[in-house]
Amino acid sequence: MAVEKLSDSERKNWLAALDGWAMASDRDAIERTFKFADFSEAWGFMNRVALLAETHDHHPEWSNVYNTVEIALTTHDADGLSMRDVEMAKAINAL
Ligand SMILES: C[C@H](O)[C@H](O)[C@H]1CNC2=NC(N)=NC(=O)C2=N1
Repeated sequence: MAVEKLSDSERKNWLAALDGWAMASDRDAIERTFKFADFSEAWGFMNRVALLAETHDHHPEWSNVYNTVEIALTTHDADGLSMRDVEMAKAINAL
């Protein structure tokens, strides 16, 4: 379903309020890296994010190496950053 991309001022304001998230250097997405004590904790976090993604119907692009989880949020239906990414980033931060 089509959804609006965030305007320049919207993304600037929202990003300032999203602890730890930054614009990707190479595309219209926000990124954050999460570090955990070990793989088990990283995987536990990924499980919780996966459940969030399903309830939000908004899915991360991510990678995991041992205790590190890198997440990129962008809206495929908007071909860029939308409010859905902001809501998802807020929900992830609240875990
Ligand atoms: C049909 C389904 O609702 C859509 O494909 C949803 C699923 N998850 C999604 N996730 C992300 N990141 N962007 C989308 O546009 C998107 N669209």
